[in-house]
Amino acid sequence: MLRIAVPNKGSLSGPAAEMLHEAGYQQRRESKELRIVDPENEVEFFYLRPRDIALYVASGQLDIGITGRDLLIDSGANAEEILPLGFARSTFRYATKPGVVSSLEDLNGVTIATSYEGIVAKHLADHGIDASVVHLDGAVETAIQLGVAQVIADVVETGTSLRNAGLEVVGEPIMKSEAVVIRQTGADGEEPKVQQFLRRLQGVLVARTYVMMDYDCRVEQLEKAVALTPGLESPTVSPLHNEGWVAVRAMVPAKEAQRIMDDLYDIGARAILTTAIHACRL
Ligand SMILES: Nc1ncnc2c1ncn2[C@@H]1O[C@H](COP(=O)(O)OP(=O)(O)OP(=O)(O)O)[C@@H](O)[C@H]1O
Ligand SMILES: O=P(O)(O)OC[C@H]1O[C@H](OP(=O)(O)OP(=O)(O)O)[C@H](O)[C@@H]1O
Ligand SMILES: [Mg+2]
Repeated sequence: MLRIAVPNKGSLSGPAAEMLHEAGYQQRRESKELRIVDPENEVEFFYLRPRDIALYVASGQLDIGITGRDLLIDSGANAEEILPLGFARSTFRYATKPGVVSSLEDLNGVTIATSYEGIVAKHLADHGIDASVVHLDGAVETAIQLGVAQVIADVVETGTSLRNAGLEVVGEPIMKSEAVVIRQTGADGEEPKVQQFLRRLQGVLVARTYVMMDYDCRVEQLEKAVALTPGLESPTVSPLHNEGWVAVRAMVPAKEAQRIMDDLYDIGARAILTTAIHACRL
């Protein structure tokens, strides 16, 4: 049975459960459940604190985990990222009151509050900066107002939390994060159960980012049309009963679908349809 760690709380938990559900796995019915077994898929899910997941996976007790890239790196655990999942996207940045710090060098001698000491300590060491780091569990933005630190290093998504606290970012992002699938560093990558799990999640990612496009076009326009919709391998082209016309079917990125439909129409394609992809194995 494949043993998988899933975030039980916070920003990662809802979208992770949703993705697993879309991939056909049974998920817990209520948020107090700490472990469920999905016998049909031979998978056991453990609902753990996101921050602890890398440690469990590194220990080898669990085969796979879903966590944030920032949490994985911060933990320093012996685990590695094997598949980015595209949700819980964020940056990790320094921030302070306007006018206090203008460049990284100005961080010398200041106190920096953060929940991600591992990332911050390494970043400071890599840049030869000598600053003190104070660990806080959360709501780090308030540390400056309350005098615990002059600078914070925290997760930034929309920037609303920083603005509300009257803070502005310093320098470039320390890192970019998103939810990722992790496993113990160097674990057997060919393990069929692991491969099947990854294929299912990849299928969800593809279903979320692509749509299926169908249209009819004249044979003379086919090469131009196919250049607009190359598909993943190559589009399917079938003859139509009306001579001189073909039907074309290809996957296209959902974000570009409307533009592609306009361009196809302009070169004479007609009956252009898009349909959602429900699930997929590439
Ligand atoms: N506002 C946000 N937008 C996107 N991702 C976020 C946001 N806040 C946290 N994350 C991501 O969620 C993960 C942290 O999860 P964690 O559960 O520890 O914190 P949280 O989501 O802030 O929850 P809480 O603070 O309520 O416990 C990290 O990977 C982080 O990058
Ligand atoms: O840039 P934004 O869109 O405002 O998002 C970033 C904020 O979201 C998270 O906070 P959360 O609400 O989880 O509280 P926490 O600080 O206690 O973790 C994170 O720690 C930031 O504070
Ligand atoms: Mg938080």
